[in-house]
Amino acid sequence: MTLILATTTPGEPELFASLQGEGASTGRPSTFVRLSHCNLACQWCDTAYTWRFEGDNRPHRDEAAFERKANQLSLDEQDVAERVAALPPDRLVITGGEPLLQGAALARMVEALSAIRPGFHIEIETNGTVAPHRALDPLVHQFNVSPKLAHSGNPADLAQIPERLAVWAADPRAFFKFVVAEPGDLDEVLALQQAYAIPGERLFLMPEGRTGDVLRERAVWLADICVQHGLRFTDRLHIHLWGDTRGT
Ligand SMILES: Nc1nc2[nH]cc(C(=O)O)c2c(=O)[nH]1
Ligand code: SF4
Ligand SMILES: [Mg+2]
Repeated sequence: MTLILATTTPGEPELFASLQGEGASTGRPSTFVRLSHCNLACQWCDTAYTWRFEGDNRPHRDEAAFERKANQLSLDEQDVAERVAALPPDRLVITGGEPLLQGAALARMVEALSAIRPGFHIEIETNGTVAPHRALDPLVHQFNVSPKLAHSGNPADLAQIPERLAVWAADPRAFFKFVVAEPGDLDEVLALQQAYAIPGERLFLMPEGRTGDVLRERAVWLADICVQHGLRFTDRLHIHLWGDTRGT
């Protein structure tokens, strides 16, 4: 059985060691596996090469269409596990796209990884709309849940699934990470925080931005909002260090 990964260049899987750049584990050395496919279409998505293939006309800021063959790679789960085990970090961040769309195969990959090299800390980046496969769920230590607000351009009934948000809010492994582009986006975050009783300790605000300049500019007012509302701030460390590039 296989996983469908994103690529850095055609034929090369996006599987790399780096520092976790966002959220509660920022700064921790981690290996990243980026899976292809997403069930949403955010107009500012910085990984549109995981979903916006030729023929997909959902709106995106760059209007880019990606060739599927150049941007996807099927790899055996055992192969993925071996590649992860061969890199130095003892933490794995699985991202996408929406990685929970491939939950059953991910569970087999994580099982294979723990057979090769036990003790990995497993973190999953998710848009929060998909329930983790029942075989995967107990293998995961941390979910970084990033529900999408109105400015993403997704219909609310696709982007925010009430039953799912309630389950994440009650799960101490789940850290929420809201992408904020303008101060006005805060109202929507506060309404969700209240509706689902999300503790401020598990709620991050992160500026939307694909350059250090934009992130720095937005961090100024976003930091102040975090102080006022008892929420956590997260930057995007990897963008400051390496820019908006694949495999970093
Ligand atoms: N270094 C680094 N940290 C990250 N944290 C979340 C990422 C993502 O794209 O989901 C990401 C990423 O792409 N790179
Ligand atoms: S949910 Fe994530 S991967 Fe999917 S379109 Fe939005 S930003 Fe991109
Ligand atoms: Mg990213």
